[in-house]
Amino acid sequence: MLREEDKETRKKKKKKVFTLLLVVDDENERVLLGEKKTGFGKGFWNGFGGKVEESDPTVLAAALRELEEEACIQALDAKEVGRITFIWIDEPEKPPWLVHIFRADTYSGQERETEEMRPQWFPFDAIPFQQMWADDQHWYPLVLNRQKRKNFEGTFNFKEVTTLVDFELKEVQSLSMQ
Ligand SMILES: CNc1ncnc2c1ncn2[C@@H]1O[C@H](COP(=O)(O)OP(=O)(O)OP(=O)(O)O)[C@@H](O)[C@H]1O
Repeated sequence: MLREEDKETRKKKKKKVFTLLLVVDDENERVLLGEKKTGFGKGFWNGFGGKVEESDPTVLAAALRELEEEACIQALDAKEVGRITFIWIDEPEKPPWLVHIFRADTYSGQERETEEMRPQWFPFDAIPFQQMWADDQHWYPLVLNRQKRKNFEGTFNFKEVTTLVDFELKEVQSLSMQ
């Protein structure tokens, strides 16, 4: 277990940056997820996203690129709604991951299975959290229920890759500079 001061040090380390985008159909109260077919998180349902590359002009551009690569659709109104950090507490050499979370309500194109992801719509009340990363059940409600229009920031500490040890999550007026 990490001591409080160690957690603070780890949070400040240089992070690896990722995107994660949820396409939401509010009218029909459903969200588009993809079953990851390869690599890290294989077998889990997740939003669409990946590492931000040097060649991505912005983090938003990276999020749009990943959605297009993984589900073959183009988000038209993607907006950043949250930022979460993952800390791998039993892997001191592994940098923390910073994930920029986006929500899109409109898109063009037709979602289609790719080599990386199998897309499927899920009703808000039937999201398969048992087959998802353990952090998701905590922050998805903040993305799906946007009545309050607040953003959120959080840190999730994992061990043995998939075990969530503890976390902090808070709603904020605006996202902090990183
Ligand atoms: C630990 N708890 C977690 N909870 C929710 N989501 C998580 C996650 N940990 C990783 N993620 C997401 O999983 C994708 C991995 O991306 P990943 O496939 O590795 O990236 P990318 O496509 O660039 O890699 P390759 O090109 O295949 O190497 C990326 O959206 C990232 O945000």
